[in-house]
Amino acid sequence: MIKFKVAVIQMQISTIKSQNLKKVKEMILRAMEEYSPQMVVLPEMFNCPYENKYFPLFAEEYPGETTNMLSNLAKELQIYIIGGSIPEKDGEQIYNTSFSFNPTGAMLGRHRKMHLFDINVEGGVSFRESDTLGAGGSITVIDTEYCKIGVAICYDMRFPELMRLMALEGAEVIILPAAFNMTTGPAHWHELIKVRALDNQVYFVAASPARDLEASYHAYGHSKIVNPWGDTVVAADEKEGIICGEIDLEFVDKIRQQLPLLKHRRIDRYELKKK
Ligand SMILES: O=C(O)CCC(=O)C(=O)O
Repeated sequence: MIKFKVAVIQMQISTIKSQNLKKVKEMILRAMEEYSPQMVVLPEMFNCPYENKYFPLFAEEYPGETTNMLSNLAKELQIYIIGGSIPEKDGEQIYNTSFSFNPTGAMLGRHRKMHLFDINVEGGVSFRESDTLGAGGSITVIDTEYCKIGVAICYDMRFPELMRLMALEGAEVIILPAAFNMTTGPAHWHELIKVRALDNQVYFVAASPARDLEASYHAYGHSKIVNPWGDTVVAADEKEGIICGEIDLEFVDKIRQQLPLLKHRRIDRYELKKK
């Protein structure tokens, strides 16, 4: 199969986990009714407010309430679910983790955010994920019946080496659950998505929570899908909603043949190595 549809759920996130789970289920069912997608993508920390104090309180081990729900939904609806991210507890450590499920409900991948969002922008956003979270150590490329897909989380996108390594491992699509903010969102979100799609010649799918000005962290929103030519396939505004776009793998081949960037790398002169 060379074409498939991906829906992105841009949901508002509350401080009550059960409400978030109820909402995500309702929105996935709505996405099925409206678009019949083969894959559904959720945003970063979709079951938990994006705030350090909530991560330990909302954290669950795998398998747990949230991952069981996603696995059951994937099986029931016969779809792939790229499960945004949740605070995952493993022993004493908590990770910002994205779990992916295939249409049989089996777990396809577990990406623990590799680059922790520890930043302090003067007059703007300040956050220290490392106060509560540990960093993942592995690059995640999952195998689907359509193609290989790289999965990373939010700040991970700022590291071109990681994105390139996923493309070199065969990813034709990169999926990024994210939660940019009102400082770096307007400044960098659209440009980063476009340039990562262009330099790796992939479809780039970025899923954000909806903006909630009542919440302590104001997500930027603007979930979108950009194609390997840098064109926007579909885009949301800042409000809650669902978008859906088509991934055309023949188009990836075409762009990679006509503009053979990956082949033109001077690997006789430089090298990017995974450790
Ligand atoms: O890179 C950025 O500007 C935002 C990153 C972020 O919000 C995150 O990693 O959760």
